[in-house]
Parts: sequence; C-alpha cells; structure tokens
Amino acid sequence: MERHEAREWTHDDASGSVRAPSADDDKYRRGVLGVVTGSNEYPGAAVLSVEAAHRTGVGMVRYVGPRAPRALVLARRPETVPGRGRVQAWLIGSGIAADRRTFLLLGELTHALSSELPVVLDAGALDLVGQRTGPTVITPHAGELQRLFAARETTGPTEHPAEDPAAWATAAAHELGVAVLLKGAVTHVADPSGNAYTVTAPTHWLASAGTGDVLGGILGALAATHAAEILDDPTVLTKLAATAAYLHGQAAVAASRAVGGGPIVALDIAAALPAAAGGLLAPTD
Ligand SMILES: NC(=O)C1=CN([C@@H]2O[C@H](COP(=O)(O)OP(=O)(O)OC[C@H]3O[C@@H](n4cnc5c(N)ncnc54)[C@H](OP(=O)(O)O)[C@@H]3O)[C@@H](O)[C@H]2O)[C@@H](O)CC1
Ligand SMILES: Nc1ncnc2c1ncn2[C@@H]1O[C@H](COP(=O)(O)OP(=O)(O)O)[C@@H](O)[C@H]1O
Repeated sequence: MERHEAREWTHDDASGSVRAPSADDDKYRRGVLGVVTGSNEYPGAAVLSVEAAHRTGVGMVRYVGPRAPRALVLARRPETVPGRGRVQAWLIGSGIAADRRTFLLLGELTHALSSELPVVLDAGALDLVGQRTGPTVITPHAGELQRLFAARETTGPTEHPAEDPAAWATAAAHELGVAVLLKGAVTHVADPSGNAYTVTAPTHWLASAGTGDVLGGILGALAATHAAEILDDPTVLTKLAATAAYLHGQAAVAASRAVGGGPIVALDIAAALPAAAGGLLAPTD
C-alpha cells in the first residue's frame, strides 16, 4: 500500500471553507444537513451535534431521531426542523450504541446511507460503513477504529491505532474505501486517493465528553454547505474533514482563553464556533 507523508493542515488550507450567504441564497440553497444522532441512552450527543452544526453555519438542520433526544434538541435549538425531508448531506451515528439500535433508528441510518449524498459517519453507525452509497467520511476515535477492524476480522498495521495512528488512518481509508478522520490529540485524516493530513489540537482541554459529537456537527455543516463540490470530487470531503478538526481546535482554544486558559465543556466549543468560523470565511464576489 502506498503511504504518503501526512501534512499538517494550516489556517491557509482551512481558509475560505466557510461560506457566507449571498443575496441569491435562501435556507435551502445554503445547504440542509440531515442528522441522525442521539438515542435514549445518549440524548445529549444529539443536542451537541445539532448545536455545533447550527453554529458552524448551515441553512437548516433536520433532526431525525427518537422522541427523547428530539425533545432536547428542540428545547435547546428550536430552529431545528424535526423529521425527514430533503437534505444535502447527513451526519449519523454519534450518541448511538450499535448494539442497542431500535428497528426504527436502524431504518433512519440506512435511509441516510442509501441517499448517495455525502455522509459523516460516527460512533454507533460505523459498522454500517459498507452500506454507503455516497462520499463518506468516518470519524472514529482509536478505540472505535480498533473495534471496526476487529469486527471485520482485519488486521491493522499495529496492535492498537494509538501506536501508529497515521498508518491506521491510511489503512482504514484503503480497507473501507472512505475518508477517515481518526480523532486524538493529533487528528489524522486520510482518504483512498492517498491524501493524508494531520491536525494538531491547540489545547488538550478538548479531551472531555461530547467534544467528538461537536466535531461531527461541524463536519456535517461543512459537508452540507459544500455538497455539490463533494459529489463532483470526493477528496473535497477529506479536506473539509481536516478543516473541521482545525475549526474545532480553534473554537476550543478561544473558549478556553475566554476563561483564562481554564477548562471548557463541549457546548463552550459550540458557542465559540461562529467567531472561529468567521476567521475562515470564503471571499465574496
Ligand atoms: N453527552 C453524550 O451524550 C455523550 C455521548 N457519547 C456517545 O457515547 C457513545 C460511546 O462513546 P465512547 O467513546 O464514550 O465509548 P466507546 O466508543 O464505547 O469507547 C470505549 C472504549 O474505547 C476506548 N477508547 C475510547 N476513547 C478512546 C480514545 N480516544 N483513544 C483510544 N481508545 C479509546 C477505550 O478502551 P480502552 O482503551 O480503555 O481499552 C474505551 O473504554 C458514543 O455513541 C458517543 O457518541 C460520548 O460522545 C460522550 C458524550
Ligand atoms: N489529549 C487530547 N488533546 C487534544 N484533543 C483531544 C485529546 N483527546 C481527544 N481529543 C479530541 O477530543 C475529541 C474527543 O472525541 P471523542 O473521542 O469522540 O469523544 P466523545 O465521544 O466523548 O465526544 C476529538 O475531537 C479528539 O480529537
């Protein structure tokens, strides 16, 4: 397998990835993100992912999920539209336990995967990666990637992804035929075309529950607002994945600076996203 040296994704690389609406836009033209996240076990993940998507900038978020997380999502963010409808990209799996999926929830995940649209695939939907029909990026942490390989009875480059995350991200991209964003203090992004990027987190306060769910929302919003480009060239999704990790880090460090370098929680990152996204705006004509 060819192995390309991963390159650190910079501000210049990420710059221009956030699209401000123009006079010709409306909420649909800007991009609609469909979200299937959260469950009765982990309702908070739905709130975190939806909040982050709104805060990154998207025309609309449609939330499809069980009643309990749906109620929390709408209480926190009434801008969210519940139920199925036309979307440009999907975020699925965060806050879902693969072994506790209901028939209904599995149906929603499968519906998203069969759409031929860009999909961000996280946590409890990772095992469904083989059902993808559109450009797909998976966002596992090291433990999830190891489990995914074990379930496929595939041997990874080393015993555990944490030992050589760059090699694992590349191996997973080739094995699964999708873009891979492997989370950690250094996030490794790779795709089957040989693109490989690293994003070094600017703060370790990121290491807290729910920050990965926020990352999913960021990437989902970027995918929905760049869906046409991704469908034209799936490697755009790889670059947006690196940009999402970059934006996540910038928002986290800004949130921590605002409290004197102190601790932050996942929702603080979401709250800092608009200002961080403002630093990456695409030039307008
Ligand atoms: N507020 C909410 O609703 C929240 C909901 N959440 C939702 O919870 C669900 C479960 O996700 P989860 O990551 O907590 O557990 P799970 O995938 O079973 O992994 C467990 C094992 O994997 C390993 N491992 C874990 N992390 C690792 C790492 N970084 N690097 C390396 N290894 C790592 C570790 O095993 P060990 O290394 O200890 O052997 C650990 O014991 C998921 O749907 C998520 O979205 C969360 O987002 C939290 C906030
Ligand atoms: N030590 C660390 N330093 C900086 N960032 C980290 C560190 N550990 C984890 N992260 C980041 O925090 C996030 C954690 O995501 P994840 O493991 O999915 O947690 P959760 O499921 O609780 O949301 C990822 O974006 C990851 O890159």
